[in-house]
Order: sequence, then C-alpha cells, then structure tokens
Amino acid sequence: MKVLKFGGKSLSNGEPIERAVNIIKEEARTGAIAVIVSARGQSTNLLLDLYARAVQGKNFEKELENFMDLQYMQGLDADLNAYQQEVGAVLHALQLIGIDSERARDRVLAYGEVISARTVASLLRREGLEAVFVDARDLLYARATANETVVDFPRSKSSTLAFFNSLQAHQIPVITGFIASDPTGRTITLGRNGSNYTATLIASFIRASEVQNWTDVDGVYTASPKYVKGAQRIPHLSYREANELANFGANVLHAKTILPLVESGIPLKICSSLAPGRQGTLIDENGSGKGIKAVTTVEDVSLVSIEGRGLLGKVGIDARIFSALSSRNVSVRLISQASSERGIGFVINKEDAAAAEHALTTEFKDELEHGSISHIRIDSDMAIIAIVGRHNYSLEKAIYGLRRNKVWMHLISNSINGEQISLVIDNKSLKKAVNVVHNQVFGAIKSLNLFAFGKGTVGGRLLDQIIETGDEVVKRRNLKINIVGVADSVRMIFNEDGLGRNWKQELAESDQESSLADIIFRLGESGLENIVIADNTSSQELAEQYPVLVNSGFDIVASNKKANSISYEFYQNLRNNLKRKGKLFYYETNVGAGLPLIDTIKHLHNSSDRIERIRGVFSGSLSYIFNNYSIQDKDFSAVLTEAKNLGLTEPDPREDLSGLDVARKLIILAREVGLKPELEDVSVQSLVPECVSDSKDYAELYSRKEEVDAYFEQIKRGLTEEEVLRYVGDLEVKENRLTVSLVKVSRNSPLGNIKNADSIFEIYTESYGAQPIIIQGAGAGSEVTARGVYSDLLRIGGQY
Ligand SMILES: Nc1ncnc2c1ncn2[C@@H]1O[C@H](COP(=O)(O)OP(=O)(O)O)[C@@H](O)[C@H]1O
Ligand SMILES: N[C@@H](CC(=O)OP(=O)(O)O)C(=O)O
Repeated sequence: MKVLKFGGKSLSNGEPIERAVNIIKEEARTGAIAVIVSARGQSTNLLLDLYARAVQGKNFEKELENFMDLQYMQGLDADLNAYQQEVGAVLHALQLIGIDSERARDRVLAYGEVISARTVASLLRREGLEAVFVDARDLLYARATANETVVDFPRSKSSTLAFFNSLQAHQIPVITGFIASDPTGRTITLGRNGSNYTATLIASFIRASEVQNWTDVDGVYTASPKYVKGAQRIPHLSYREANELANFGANVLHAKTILPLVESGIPLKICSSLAPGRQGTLIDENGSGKGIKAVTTVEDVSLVSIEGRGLLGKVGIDARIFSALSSRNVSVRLISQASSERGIGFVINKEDAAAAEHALTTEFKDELEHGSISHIRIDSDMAIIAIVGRHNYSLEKAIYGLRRNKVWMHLISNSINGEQISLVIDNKSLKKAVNVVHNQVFGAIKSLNLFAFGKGTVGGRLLDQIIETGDEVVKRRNLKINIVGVADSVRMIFNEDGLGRNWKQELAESDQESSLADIIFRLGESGLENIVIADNTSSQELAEQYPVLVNSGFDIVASNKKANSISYEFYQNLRNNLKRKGKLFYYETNVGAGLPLIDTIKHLHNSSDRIERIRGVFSGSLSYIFNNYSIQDKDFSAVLTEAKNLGLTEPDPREDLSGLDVARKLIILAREVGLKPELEDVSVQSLVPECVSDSKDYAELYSRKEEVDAYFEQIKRGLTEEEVLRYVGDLEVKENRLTVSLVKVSRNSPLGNIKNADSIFEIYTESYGAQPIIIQGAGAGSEVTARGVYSDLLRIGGQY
C-alpha cells in the first residue's frame, strides 16, 4: 500500500484541490492507497486566530463565518454546516472561561484537518472512489511532555493495524493528519507541519511500500526556494541527510518525519502537486552518496549571551544555565562557548525569550550583583543559517560573502562531525544572507543586483547591453545581473526581480520621484545581496555621495569622472573608505572610454617600471573635431555640430571646448601615478575663443559661430602641409606638470596619424625609454563607453 500525504497548500480552494483529487484518482488506479490530509490552505493559522480571540474574550463570529466560507465547496455529500455550530460552541465556551490551555487549543485546531478529510473523502466519492473519512484520533495516541508530543507507538500501531485490517478492498481511507488522542482521550497535535509525521507513522505501522508527500515544491531544494531563486532540486537524499535538513529548518519536512521510515526502509518521495509529472526528491537509505548540500534557515530565534570574568574556569556554570532553562521548558538550539570561557552564547526559540531571561537572571542574581557576570543579553529577531553537509572551505566562503555584503555574524557553531555549520545573523538580513551563503557554498549562479543612475546615451546603452547579453553572461560567467532599479534626475523605478526590455517606458511613466536617500534606504531594506551602483551621469552631487554608498555596502562602477577629479582630499578619503569597507570602485571608462588604459597604468605603476610621461589625445570628441577639421575644408562650427550629433561630445560641448574634460582626465591619470594635483594645477588652453568666452550657454556660443569659425581659421592657416592640429594632454611626472593645449604635430607622427574619434595615449616609462607604449582606439561614443562600464561590472561580478 502507498501512503499519500497532501499538505495544506496542495488542498487550497480552486485548482490545487482539483489537482489533488486527480492525483489520488491516478494513484488509486495503480493499487491500494491511503490518503493523509492537512488542514486546507491557511486553515490552521485561521483557527489559531479564532482560538486566541475566544480565550481573550473577543468576538469571533465574523471570523468564524469567514473561516467556514473558505471551507465551503459545492456539491459535497458531507454537511460542513454542522461544524460551524460545533466550532462555534467550543469557542463560545472558551470565551466564557477564558483559560488558555494546550488541549483546548488543539481541540480547536483539529477542526482544520477534520473538515479537510471530510471534504477530500466526499470529493473522491463524487469521482466514484470508495473513500472513507478517518479521524486519526481513533488511530494515534500520544502524550504531552514538557517540550513536545511523544507518540505511544505500541498502542498507535495496534489500533492502526486493526483499522487497516478492517478495511475492505478498494476502500480508500482519507485520514486527518496532525492530530492524535492523549491518554485521557483529549485531542493532542503533533506540532506544526505535523501531518508529514502522521503519514510516515502510519506508513511504518502498516509497512507501506512508499510515502508520497505532495506539496507545492517539486522536492527538497539546496535552499528554500522562497528565498533563493537559483536553488537546485536535490534528486536523492539519504534518511540521515534529510533528517539533518528537517532539523535545520527545511520546512518541506517536519523534524520527525524521517524517523519512522528509517527502521522499515520505506522510501519517501517529495512530489509537486503543482506539476505532478515532474521528478521530485527521493529519500531512502542510500541517498546520492555525495554528502549533503543544502543551506537551510531557521527564522525568529533569540540569541542569549552571558559574559563576565566570573565564567572563567568556573565549574558548573553551564550546568546551572541549562538546568535553569530546562526548569522553564526552554530548549536550546545551538551553543557556542568562547575558548577563554569568558562568554557563552546560545540560541533559543523567540517565544521562549522572556522565560529564558527570567530563569537566567534569577539563577545568576548574585553573580550579576557582584559583577562577576557583566551581562545576560537577549537579542531577539535573529535567524540561523545552517550549511548542512561536508563541504571544503564552506565556512571561509560563507564568511567572505557575508562580510562583503555587510551581514554580521553573531555566533558561529561548527558541529563536531564537521557536517553542519550554523551562523547566527539578524533576521532582517536573512534573505540576503541565505542567497550569499548558498551561492558561495555551491558556486551556483551568482547574482549581481544593479541600480543604475543615468539613462542617457551611456547609461541607457549599458542597460540595453546587459539585457541583450544576460543569458550569455549566465552561461559563460555564472553571473546573473539583475537591474533592480534605474533613476534619472527626475524619476526612479524599482523591481527586485529585475527590470526587462521596457525599463525605459516604465521609467518614463513612473510617479516615484528620484531621491538618493530613498534609493539607499530601499536597497538596504530589500535584502538583496551583491548590490552595485552604476553612475553614468555627470553629476558632481551624486559623486559626492559615493562614500555614503560605500558605507551602505555597495560597490560602484562609474563613467562619471567627477569623483576622481574633484578635490584630492575627497579622492583620498574615498579610497580609504573603500579599503576600510572592502568595497570596489571601477572607473576604467573615465579616461579613453573602453580602452584598457587605467588598468594598464595601474599595472605599470604597481610594477617596478616608473611612468615618466603620459601624452596624447585624451578626448574622443576633440580628436574627431581636429582630425577632421585639420584636413577638411569645413567650418569649425560645422565639424563641432557633426560631433555633437554623433553623441561624441559632452551634453554641453562647452565642457569639451573649455578643456575641462581633458584636464579632468589628466588629473585622474596623474593621481593614478601617485601625484596629488588639483584642477587648478592644470595649465589649460581653452578652445573657447576669448571673444566669445562670455557666452552664458552653448546656444549663445553657437549663435556667435562666425567669430568662433574665424578664430580657428586663423590657427589653421598657420599649419604647413606636413602638419595637423591636435588637442593634447601632457603629464610630465617628474616635473609634476600637467598641460592641455592645442598643438601642431606632424601628420606622420603617431598623434598626427589618428582618425575618427580615436584617442591615443603615449606612455613613456623608465624601461621603455624614448619608445612609448601606445594605446590607441575608439575613445568616445556611447557604445564603447557602455561596454567599458559593462566590463567593469563583470569584473566586480567575478569577485563575488
Ligand atoms: N530546502 C527546501 N526545499 C524545498 N522547500 C523548502 C525548503 N525550505 C523551505 N521550504 C518551503 O517548504 C514549503 C513546503 O512545506 P509546507 O509549508 O509544510 O507545505 P505543505 O503545506 O505542503 O505541507 C515550500 O513552499 C517551501 O517554501
Ligand atoms: N495543518 C497543520 C499541520 C500540517 O502538517 O500542515 P502542512 O502539511 O500544510 O504543513 C499546520 O498547519 O501546522
């Protein structure tokens, strides 16, 4: 005989319960079956609420009505209305006496399973099956001890066997999960999620051929799928492994589920009632033999820490702690003791926190008064993450990932057999932490969560490139980049699951005002791991906030040059801050767009080769302008307009013409080689002619283009056949001299030879002598710049 258990989620109204009936019908075709059911949907929680209202003397009639509405199904041959009267009468009595007792609560909760089993039996009969309702209180017997419900195996086994022996062929028992009778005949429950235990108990008594646990996931996963999107189904587990997972919070299994199966060797299959055909998880004595591989979570626990000199080497402290706790029925989940014995920390269930505090402060009253125990502290709102299974370096990897993501561990406990590591963290960081640990330990696909500032030519192109190439990056680099938000100067949008192709439209239609403070707050609250900020704006205001972003735990990529070219003090503080927080800031596109310049310079500077001079055409836009203007018979303003239309210039081309942009780049390079220049240290020849320098914006400058054209025409006339104009940045390291000027160079020199919007950088080093290293190529344009930012992003992702 097979035992099929259906969880509450698989019996909710609508499609779930219809699917469950179909699954039972199909299985009944293959041979004898018994069905165990939980209360449907959220019924147990609703009944708990009703119970609480009643004992507090509150009205419950409306809530009971709502509860019954959820239980109602059309065309049942079982009369559920009678239960409304019955539950109502029990609750009414409780309302009158107002005494909170476990047995009274269990009696109320039992209605969830009873109504569910009646309903399922009735639906099966409607389908022509011979289903019979069975109340498990007639089969299973248990008693309450201080901490748990203990099943009376011999008595339960004999009554279960007697019942099954009395069954006719083709009869399908539909049995209530979760409930049993106590020695005095009152209702007792097996603990939350206890229907799984009912199923495996009954299966072991009747020596079933297998147990099928039909739930809303298609198996046991390497982490709770509720939190970790990339969790993987585990196809095969041994009893021992499954038991460890159940004990450490894998909800899909009740802690005691496995035990009854072990002795009789009955396999347990976890199957998805949402996708019945799909392979689930098989749990049997063999397992896959490769060690366990899961990261589980236990929410809502409290951490107790006791510290003080008085603990040092004193015998019997632990015994006093644990006997004080056990006198108040508080059980301890995890313990960690400092090797100096000056402190002990342990984890208890959150609902026991008050009892534990009372027990401990009473027990150690004298020590607290004398100060030999400095404090007994209880931190609630904690959670445990457990790495279950032997795994090389898993602790190191987990710690590395958690530190990077600013998740602090309050306690680390390693099991003696080395097969289980538990980390205690704040509950609020749970989602982030479990993703980080899971990805670190399994080397699974890592997530990088990107918030992008700027939707202009570079910013917009970057987002499109990420979306277009996302699948490829997952395949090749095991990295999933989620664009979780975009902001421009006016609006912003968020989507924790990742924005798609129509992000631009969503942003345009957004009614959320762009606010950096809100963004930082929301990203912090989101529980997302590995957050990177992309700054593709030219905003100094945003750049000035980088330290705040770093302190919030984010890495940064930027095409925005401001952070590296405002005051040296800011530059240095930002570096210190990044170092202290272990955060990354990549800005390869600040100079030379997508060219591998900054990295090369960093590399040379860090090697023993001294950089003596960097000279070149730093600006792609001015390169384009002078490459063309020098050899074409066109007005300067016409070439400038061409460059602007091609998206090569800064949004306000005066920034290019003023030489400020090149000066900034020069400063950035100078700082890379260890100099400390400020912007005013750069000698800049502006390309805005003196005669129009008073124009207040680009429109005005453009309206006076004749004057501009005449100015450049005069310079051009001074060129020989052999010469062309180039706007050159020059960094002479030893002299600490930074110059930006328009110079004549030979057409045949490397500088004279460049085309289009190419940039060129000649790097003179001590060992290369007069022969510079030349880096040359497209130095402007949204496509290459966006690609450069993208590769910075991938470099950061590579370090997660
Ligand atoms: N490691 C895990 N693998 C699979 N599911 C898990 C795991 N950890 C937690 N869960 C959660 O367990 C839930 C199923 O268990 P449960 O709530 O008891 O369902 P049911 O109502 O079917 O009894 C899933 O919805 C899933 O979110
Ligand atoms: N209905 C009970 C018992 C149970 O096992 O439920 P489920 O199978 O839905 O986890 C509870 O909610 O605790």
